[in-house]
Amino acid sequence: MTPTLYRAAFMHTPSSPFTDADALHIQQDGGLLVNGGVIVDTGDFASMKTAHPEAQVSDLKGGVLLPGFIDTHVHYPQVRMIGGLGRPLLEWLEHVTLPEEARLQDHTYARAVAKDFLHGLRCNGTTTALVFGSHFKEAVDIFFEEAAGTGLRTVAGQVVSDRMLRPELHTTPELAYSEGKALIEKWNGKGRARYAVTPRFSLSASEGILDACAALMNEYPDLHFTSHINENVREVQTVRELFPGSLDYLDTYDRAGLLGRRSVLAHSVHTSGRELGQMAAHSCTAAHCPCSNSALGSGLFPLKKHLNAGVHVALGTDVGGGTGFSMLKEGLQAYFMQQLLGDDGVSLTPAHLLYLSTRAGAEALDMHDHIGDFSVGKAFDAVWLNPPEGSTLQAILGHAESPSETLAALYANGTQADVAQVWVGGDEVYARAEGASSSQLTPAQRQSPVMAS
Ligand SMILES: O=c1[nH]c(=O)c2nc[nH]c2[nH]1
Ligand SMILES: [Zn+2]
Repeated sequence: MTPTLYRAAFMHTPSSPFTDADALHIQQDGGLLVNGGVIVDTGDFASMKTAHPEAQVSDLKGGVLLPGFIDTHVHYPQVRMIGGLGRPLLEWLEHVTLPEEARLQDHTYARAVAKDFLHGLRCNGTTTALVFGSHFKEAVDIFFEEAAGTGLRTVAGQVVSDRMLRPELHTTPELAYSEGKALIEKWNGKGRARYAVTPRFSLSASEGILDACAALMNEYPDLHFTSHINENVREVQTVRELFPGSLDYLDTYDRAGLLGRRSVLAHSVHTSGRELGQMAAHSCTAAHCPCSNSALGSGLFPLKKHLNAGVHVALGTDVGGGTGFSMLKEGLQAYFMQQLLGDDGVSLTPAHLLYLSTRAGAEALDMHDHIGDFSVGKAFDAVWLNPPEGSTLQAILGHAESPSETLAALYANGTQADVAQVWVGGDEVYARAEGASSSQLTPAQRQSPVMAS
């Protein structure tokens, strides 16, 4: 197979900027040699071209290439109700979300929603997602089928609950186990699909349901686990009342034996010191969803407390509590919220935002040996951000004086319109309909994408 040499300005974070001051790696005129979907060599373009004269060059000059975004918390059934503003979590669930989730009982509807959802991910440059599925087994099956057709990497599962939602969304521990087992047997490890055991949240899950989830996790040790935690003060209070024998919210999952290296807990806004200590001890991840936390008025995520406790943090859009699929917007909102926290916040640099939306997600999913950055040996999962000709972002990038400014501008201004092309494992999974991209300019017309020269 002839390898492809992608010529691009690229940036990535092979390590964490929270612990490594030199985490941001930059190539202004770089070359990424990809063979069989895997990055086999990297460097500056000129030396890569000399070393690999046989490679076919794909010229991505005119934008910035980043590792594909990794969304660690996003709900498939909620794509069509993004924007239900004005209600706190429990009211929003009752009046906006759960009625829509009930509609996925209809298979035709579920398939159309799955298509909308997957399109939303890939046209925003998200290449891997930890997806909250549907309460209906068939709708989850349909989701995995559609996801396989797109080439995206998905970790997803059937959502299970047995109280306090709507009757049609409730199951039993026996069914939760048997339906989950069937889906796991069919989809876990098939192509780019992985399975996540997914009780909705302890508020809607009895101990029996949590035990059924644990039975699946014990039977299939490579599974992922995801749920919600400590998002909203009323929710936290209700969980306390429902589980009088548990120390706190985290303990409801911990007692069931659900926590481990592949556990991702969404929100974690009102988490106690004890809980943070236990999350770190279990190597869990907190999926921070800043747009959702803002839209639902859930609170300001205590990032500093998580980092000080040693809890790994990644980013999630939480569509449809969140306001869209863009991980650029999510990164910017994370930055805003830390700014608003003043001395209690963490001053996030553009490198932090890139890490949180790429490599941190790969670590959360225990896939960092395979995806999350552009190191040799990683899959070529990438998003090419190339602002349309005449756009404000193009003007800003043309005058950026450092790569860090370029990256900041991408997070501050970038949208779906700037996503030109997306690959997963070397396969193109999205290409913008062209007509406006600066890639159409002659080489002489192009400006340096990373810094104005
Ligand atoms: O943001 C959220 N979205 C949901 O769908 C949900 N369900 C329980 N808790 C939740 N939080
Ligand atoms: Zn959620």
